Amino acid sequence: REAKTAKMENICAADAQQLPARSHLPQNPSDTPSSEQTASLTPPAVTAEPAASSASPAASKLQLGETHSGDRAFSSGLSSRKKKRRMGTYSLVPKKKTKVLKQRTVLEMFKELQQSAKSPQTKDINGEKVANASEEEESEDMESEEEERRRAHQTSAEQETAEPNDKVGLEQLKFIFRVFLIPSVFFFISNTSAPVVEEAHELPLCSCRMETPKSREILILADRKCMATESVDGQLTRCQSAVMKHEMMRPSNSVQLLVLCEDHRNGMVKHQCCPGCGFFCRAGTFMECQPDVSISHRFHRTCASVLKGQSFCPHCGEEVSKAKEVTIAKADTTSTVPSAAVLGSAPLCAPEGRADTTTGSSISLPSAHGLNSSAVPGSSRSASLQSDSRSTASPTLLQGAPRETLESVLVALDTEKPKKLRFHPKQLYLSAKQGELKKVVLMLVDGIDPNFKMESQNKRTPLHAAAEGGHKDICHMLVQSGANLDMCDEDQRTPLMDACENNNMDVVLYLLRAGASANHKDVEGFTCLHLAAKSGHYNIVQHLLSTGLINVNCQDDGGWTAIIWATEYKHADQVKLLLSKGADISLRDKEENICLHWAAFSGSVDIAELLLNASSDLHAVNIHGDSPLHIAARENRLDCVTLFLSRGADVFLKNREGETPPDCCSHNSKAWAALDYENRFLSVSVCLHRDVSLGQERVPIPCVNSVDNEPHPEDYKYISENCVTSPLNIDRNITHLQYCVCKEDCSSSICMCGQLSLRCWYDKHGRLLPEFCREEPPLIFECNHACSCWKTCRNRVVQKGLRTRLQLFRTRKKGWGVRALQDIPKGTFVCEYVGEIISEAEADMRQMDAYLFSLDDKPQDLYCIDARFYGNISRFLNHMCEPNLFACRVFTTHQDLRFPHVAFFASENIKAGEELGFNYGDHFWEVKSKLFTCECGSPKCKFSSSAMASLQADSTPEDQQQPSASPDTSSSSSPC
Ligand SMILES: C[S@@+](CC[C@H](N)C(=O)[O-])C[C@H]1O[C@@H](n2cnc3c(N)ncnc32)[C@H](O)[C@@H]1O
Repeated sequence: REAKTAKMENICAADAQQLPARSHLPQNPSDTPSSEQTASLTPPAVTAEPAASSASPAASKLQLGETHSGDRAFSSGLSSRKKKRRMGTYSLVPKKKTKVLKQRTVLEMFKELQQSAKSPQTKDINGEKVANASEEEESEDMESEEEERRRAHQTSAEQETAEPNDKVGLEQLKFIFRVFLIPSVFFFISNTSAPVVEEAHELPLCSCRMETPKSREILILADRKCMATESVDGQLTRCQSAVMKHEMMRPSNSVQLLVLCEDHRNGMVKHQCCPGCGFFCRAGTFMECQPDVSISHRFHRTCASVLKGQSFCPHCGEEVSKAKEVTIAKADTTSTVPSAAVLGSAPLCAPEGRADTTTGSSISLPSAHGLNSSAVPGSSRSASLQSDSRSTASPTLLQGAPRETLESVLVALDTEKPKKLRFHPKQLYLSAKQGELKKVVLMLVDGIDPNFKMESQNKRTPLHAAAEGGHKDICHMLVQSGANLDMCDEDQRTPLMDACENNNMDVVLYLLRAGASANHKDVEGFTCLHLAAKSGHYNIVQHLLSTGLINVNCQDDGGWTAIIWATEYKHADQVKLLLSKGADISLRDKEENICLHWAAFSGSVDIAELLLNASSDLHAVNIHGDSPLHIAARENRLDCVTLFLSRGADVFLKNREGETPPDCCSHNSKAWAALDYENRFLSVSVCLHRDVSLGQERVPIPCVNSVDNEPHPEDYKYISENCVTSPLNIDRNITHLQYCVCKEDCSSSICMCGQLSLRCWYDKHGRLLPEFCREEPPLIFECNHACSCWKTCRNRVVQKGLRTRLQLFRTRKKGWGVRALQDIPKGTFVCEYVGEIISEAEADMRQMDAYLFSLDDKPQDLYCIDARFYGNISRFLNHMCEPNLFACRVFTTHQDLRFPHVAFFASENIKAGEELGFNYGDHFWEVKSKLFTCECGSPKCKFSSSAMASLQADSTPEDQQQPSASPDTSSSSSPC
């Protein structure tokens, strides 16, 4: 196989150092199992021909047809361009369609090569013919070969008619991928189950001419020293010279990747490293296969590739019998190949601006690659050879049939390419951007530098363009042609970053698997993760994090993490994802903002809540002394202001300018209005506790005291749901529940499920309907777990718990009290009277009765709620003769009528700052008025000292022995 590009090989080897990036692929036919196909697309091979022409009959023949003035300049620096242009000399090769068509397809040749490796005619190492494979096997092979040809024929024919445009069809793509494949990217078409590729694995896989992108890890491991090992008759020596170029190489895919010094890189491309063991053969005794006068392949005898009992050169697959044993006394990096053969070497590829003879649009790629629909199935190798005038003319090409077939493919490729249109390297960038695969391939074949930088486009490369455009196939072509995966543009952005920013998942997956750096930072310190998080590309973020390569808390130059970017751009899902992946929300940016500051800035209340629930510090301040509340106030983010206030944010915190949050906003703004409420009710208060519920409620309940020195109450345990201290045997049998069969939302006031129905007393805001009787409130049955409706149904209010912002405050004459920190519309559920459910008998035994609430309106009530030892905020609600709350009995998860929830609803519109209270009932005052009088302050107070005095004055002596009955007979709101 190698000899097919014999001249090219030498040229390539010599030029590889100047053009290392291009040594990836198409240049080296031995790079892949399908190397002859690869080479068929490779400019160097084409270029090699005119280079050799000066010394060969074939060359003189070529010169006859072309009179390029640059023919003399072979050895000058310009020679490359001149000689490259001479690719046109192939126009001398008969161009008749029939001629070309008679040549075998690349696929056929590849199959032939496979066949030749397996052939029963193949000689063993001693030159003896080995035993024939079974006839059956042979016939199968032939059949499959025929089948392959037929398929290729059909496919190509179909595509020629079906796809005249630049879009390359699936089959063509598969073909291209197979052709360009190298083992390292084998995954790329693993699902194509291409039989050709599978077979190719059996052949040697020399990769001496390939580079793999640099790996920081390996470089560090190697201490930036050459990893080459010289083997001299079994004695190993490590080189350890300094490494100049960090891209890795290896002689085959069976040995580890190495960073090498320049000397060993030279040796590697000259096939001086044994693909079997990975050691260099530059001294001592080793085998040398010389498929062409200009090439030598070194390997150890024991490292020869063995296939079906035969041994082959692990570089090119040539039979070992043709190799000779060489002994070199001391390390010698020079090839044993006669130096004359190197003369006339043509450069590997064309530099920028090189002439291009393709149009890309007028020809079909498969044809160019020999997959022409008219290819004659079964055309023999010899026939093909004979059809190739240059092959017969050039003795160097006659050494093995596969070599000639490769030449013929080159002819086919070149012959079918129109010569008139020429591409500038910029076109590669543009075509990569447009997704013009065919053009890209042809330009790469013609040697346009895949790393060409577009000056006008921020020095971006074609790979940037393809990655940005989401053209994975083009990325693959470019990478295989030597495009540097991590090439940076002027902003230090890599192609992977462009793919991430543009949500091109396929390309991201491809580039990462090909080895692109995931942690690279651009000029602003952005990483791929930052870009994807900022742009809201959830899947990309998810994938990047799943690789384990990414630091989720990586900060850019502004100190911003991915979660800060996601927060600022309001990508709540990503924030959740990043939180779940360990994002640190306490990290500070360069101005010492934390993530919550950014949530406030953008007004992302959902994200702010997520962050607060993840224990974000509400009182963190940045270098300006601003808290998140300052920011939310300044940006007039009412939702965030409200949220922060409900979580106990400090309204009086001053920043470095001496501004409190209300000072930061306009006095017309909603944020200011919200903050002003706080101001009014907190300005002279001392905040004793941020949340007396200790986080048990959905909203915190701060405690303030502006009256005396009493600390916040601690003589009870805050609970958010009723508790028991002795068994009560509440009936929780689900089959005893009334339920509704609404499928979604009990949106009608009367649930019309048609079966057992639950009367819904709530409007769409969750407030009691106007017709709800406040004087004699009915029992409320909320939807429950036996219902068919959703949790979001309207008939579920009390069971959702406290949602109103309340404050525990010190009153002047009633001890502690509760007030609203927000406006509360009439009918709103405010809070539930929560405490310990005890029996009447138990209640009678308890000394303290100030916190007892009867659960029944009958005189012989059986159970009470005592909030003395266990209770919630309701235990601090004081009596009001003109109450703004009233109590209802509500059933939620059970319907045992003995144990209702006691829920307080607003009996009127309540303004923020107003104290909340309910009517304790006459019975309470009948007992307690002997001890103290009502301090509710209402002009209609019935139990104040003055009211009591006048009552006593008006009453008879008998009456005075018994406190008067209250006109308020509300039974539902009567503490024991
Ligand atoms: C359920 S507690 C209310 C919270 C109580 N203020 C505290 O500091 O714990 C009931 C007690 O509060 C006081 N109280 C409630 N309402 C009152 C009123 N209108 N006038 C005077 N005292 C009242 C009485 O001491 C009563 O026994």
